[in-house]
Amino acid sequence: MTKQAHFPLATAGQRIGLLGGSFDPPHQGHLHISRWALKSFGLDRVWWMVSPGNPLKARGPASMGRRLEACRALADDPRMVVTDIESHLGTRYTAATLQALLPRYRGARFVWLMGADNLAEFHRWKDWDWIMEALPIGVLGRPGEQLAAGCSPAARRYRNYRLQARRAEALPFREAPCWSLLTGPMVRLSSTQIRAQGDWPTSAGGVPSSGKTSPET
Ligand SMILES: Nc1ncnc2c1ncn2[C@@H]1O[C@H](COP(=O)(O)OP(=O)(O)OP(=O)(O)O)[C@@H](O)[C@H]1O
Ligand SMILES: O=C(O)c1ccc[n+]([C@@H]2O[C@H](COP(=O)([O-])O)[C@@H](O)[C@H]2O)c1
Repeated sequence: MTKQAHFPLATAGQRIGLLGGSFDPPHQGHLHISRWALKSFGLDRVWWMVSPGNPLKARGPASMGRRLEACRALADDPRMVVTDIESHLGTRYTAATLQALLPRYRGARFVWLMGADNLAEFHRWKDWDWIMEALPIGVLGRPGEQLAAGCSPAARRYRNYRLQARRAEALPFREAPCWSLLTGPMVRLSSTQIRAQGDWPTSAGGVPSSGKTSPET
């Protein structure tokens, strides 16, 4: 297998949402926001970009192999593509990932995707304002996080570049900076919760849980 094979294919003009995440483990919340983003932002693909390790999280995640396997088992839609692209790029900070990734896929229209909790903390990311200006950002609602996200330093600094949710489908075509925060049915589930339930064993050979739950409004 050539090194290139680690990088998903993209056709010219394809609208691709990049969902970076620890996925430790992946769960129904990830599936829910991926479907939501595909529909609301009119995306062709959502790439689940499994992180080697969130630079802001002290705790190291489960092995990449285990997380990739669990993501592939859960992501049941062919439009969702699971990738360990950051391991192959040798990047961990999102800005560095994008600096390496965007020039490789000049014809594609990328949108960075994240839950509302991440927008609330976005100003703590390395070179976050560069990211804001590099590509459009689609933010998916998360229970209890909407207010913090809407009032966050990033939201306030870029308030003039906010795209109203009813125009969300235009996001992939907009020049950055441009961001949109969606509200709607949400899933109250996190990897932390699943780990606390002991459903994500750290010993080899364990069976990951998909953490099934239903959307709430
Ligand atoms: N239930 C959810 N609703 C909305 N966004 C979510 C949800 N779960 C995860 N996300 C988003 O998906 C991305 C990856 O999240 P991550 O893999 O860290 O899951 P998590 O449940 O937040 O994990 P942890 O509890 O370990 O912090 C982040 O942008 C996060 O905001
Ligand atoms: O670049 C940063 O400084 C940075 C800080 C925190 C999180 N991130 C990225 O945000 C994504 C979501 O992380 P997580 O752990 O909340 O799933 C994942 O791709 C991380 O690498 C990136």
